[in-house]
Amino acid sequence: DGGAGAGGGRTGALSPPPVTDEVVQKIDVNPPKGTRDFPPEEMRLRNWLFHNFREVSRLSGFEEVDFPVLESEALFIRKAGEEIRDQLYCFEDRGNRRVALRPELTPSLARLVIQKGKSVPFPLKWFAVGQCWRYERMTRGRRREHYQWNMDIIGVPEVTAEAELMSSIVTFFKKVGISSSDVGFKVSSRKVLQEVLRSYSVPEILFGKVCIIIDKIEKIPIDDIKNELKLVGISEVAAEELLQVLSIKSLEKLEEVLGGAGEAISDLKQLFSLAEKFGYSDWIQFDASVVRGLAYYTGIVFEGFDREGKLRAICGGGRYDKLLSTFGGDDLPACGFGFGDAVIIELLKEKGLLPNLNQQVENIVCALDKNLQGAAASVATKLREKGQTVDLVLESKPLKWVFKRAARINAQRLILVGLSEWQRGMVSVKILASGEQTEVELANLE
Ligand SMILES: Nc1ccc(Br)nc1
Repeated sequence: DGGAGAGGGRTGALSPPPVTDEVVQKIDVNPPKGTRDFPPEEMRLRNWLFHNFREVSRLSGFEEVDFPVLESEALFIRKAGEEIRDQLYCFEDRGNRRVALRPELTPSLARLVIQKGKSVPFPLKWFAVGQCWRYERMTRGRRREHYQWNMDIIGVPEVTAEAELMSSIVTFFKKVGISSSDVGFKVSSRKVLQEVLRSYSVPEILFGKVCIIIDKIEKIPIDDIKNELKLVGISEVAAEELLQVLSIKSLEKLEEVLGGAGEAISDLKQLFSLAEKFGYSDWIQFDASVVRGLAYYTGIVFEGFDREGKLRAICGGGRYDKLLSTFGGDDLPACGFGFGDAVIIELLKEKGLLPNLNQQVENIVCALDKNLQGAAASVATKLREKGQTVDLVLESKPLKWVFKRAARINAQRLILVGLSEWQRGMVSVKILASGEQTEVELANLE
């Protein structure tokens, strides 16, 4: 129509747009800092890992859910001093909305539960496998994204829910060849902290902040812990008692200190008794120092650790009975865990348990003459319709090249489409492992 088209700006009705020999700046072909590509070999391992996550979740009767990677920033703004907040990958979008790449999945799950309200049958048993993000100064050279497997139970106040979740994780470990001599769970309850703080009349509002400080107990000097506790208003006496209690490693000792009347002890006793019944007692141990680094946990907390102590926590979780109400939803009991895709791979490498995953195809189909490319395509389609995997050679190649490719992709059979055979309604089939070669009628090819 001669108007100012997509080229824009030009005036002459029919003049072609100016040719600009635009020099394309050589782009960096690496993925953004802190992120990973998944080329085929890595993708096969990732798919294997996620398949095991999903299989275990399915075995336990959980339903898969997912949410946007991008969420309102408000979902993650908590004022307890968490690292996850400091490293939030957040920005303002073109609509001037404050948004964030999710650093974890639980708040999104809580949002969806509230959104669904009473339209979903409780208790909910949902799982997700999703990419989570953090914006960390690259000084530490750590990754900015990882995939997390989450399982959550919403609507069950009893510790049977936490016991069920740990049972699923144990099932996963066993499924990939990891035993209780390789990993264990440190288990505690935030009600331990709560009962100590209450005995010193510390306001409940400080609970989340104190937990976040205590979670750093093995990461920063003890004097810094005491100083941070003091800064949020915890007396030195209360801080001393807290740190004493956190060093307890047995339920009997804990009961001596706290007394037997509190919920912390009864929850933990019930959990350890259920673990016995589930059959994973030798996987778990009480450790009062476990508090986890998320402010919203309110009860049982646990983390999976490698017994050699070489790796960071493999997974972690716990009860978060107040999270939904902080989003304006009804108070609903909830518990769940997160299981990252990085440490587990390091552990499997350490234990020599990485699976051997090569590309596998059943057939490679090749036309021996370029005029038979169509015939080869019809053979490929016929096999594929029977559910057979086929790598179809798409251009005229020397046989040496075809054999080399067949070996590289671990093809089981080489199907050669040659003129004389084709004219007789036949193709040549070579079993690559044995070298046995036969002519097969097309009608009988399967
Ligand atoms: N929360 C979070 C997100 C991303 C990575 Br990597 N690690 C932790």
